[in-house]
Amino acid sequence: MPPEAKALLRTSGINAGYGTMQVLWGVDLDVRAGETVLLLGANGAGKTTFLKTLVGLIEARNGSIVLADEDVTRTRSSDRMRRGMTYMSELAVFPDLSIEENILIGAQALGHARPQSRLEELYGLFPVLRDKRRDAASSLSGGQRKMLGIAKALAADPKLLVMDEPSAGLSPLFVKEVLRILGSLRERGLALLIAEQNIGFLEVATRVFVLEGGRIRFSGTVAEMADNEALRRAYFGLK
Ligand SMILES: Nc1ncnc2c1ncn2[C@@H]1O[C@H](COP(=O)(O)OP(=O)(O)OP(=O)(O)O)[C@@H](O)[C@H]1O
Repeated sequence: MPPEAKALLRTSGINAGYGTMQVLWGVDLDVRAGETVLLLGANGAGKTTFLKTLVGLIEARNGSIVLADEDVTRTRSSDRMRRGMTYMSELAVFPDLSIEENILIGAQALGHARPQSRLEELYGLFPVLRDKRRDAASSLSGGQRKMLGIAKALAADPKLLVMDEPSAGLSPLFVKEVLRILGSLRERGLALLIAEQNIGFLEVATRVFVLEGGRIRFSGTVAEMADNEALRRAYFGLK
């Protein structure tokens, strides 16, 4: 993708925090249409705080967030969702409803024109959810619930899916399955922004941002990251 390609999402100089504690310091990040961007950083680096600021769950103290050419810095979370940015969270799953009801809620939230056909598409991507579609979401395993969280977020047909540590708590086999699904979403042209500590996700990334102490320490392609000796040592454990 040419570097001058237009950004779907661009943040400039984002400062955010909790009470008197500032966590993010001037974070600049961009995601182009159809791109998979990985946000790497150690525990406490500020990844979750950044993603929540992005989707409107935490208010930015300074800076701007532009989504599809609109400044959304001061808009509600639901407005950002209508503009095509969805936050994946397995916490958004309703445990007492069936798997199918959960997905349909995700589709209807944004008035999807053909929720039934969207459902079939999603079952194609997540066969395990089709098999269990009439069961309560509470009967799913942790990994399957994560799949349902992704399916529910996708039901709204976003342009950009924002995910916070999709690998957390998953067995290596499930991590592989999540990577397979993300790869096929990428092929369908969906842009992804993924905060992770698991460098296995570099496999699906086009570009990487590294957050340290609430500041962007590096941004570039995966190959550029591998060329950086300090990052190679920190993230790949190599000399
Ligand atoms: N609700 C909160 N109130 C006060 N401080 C918070 C809150 N949430 C996070 N923090 C602090 O903000 C800093 C950044 O946390 P954040 O969760 O954004 O990091 P992270 O990179 O996502 O880490 P992890 O990988 O462990 O989830 C940490 O010092 C954390 O203690």
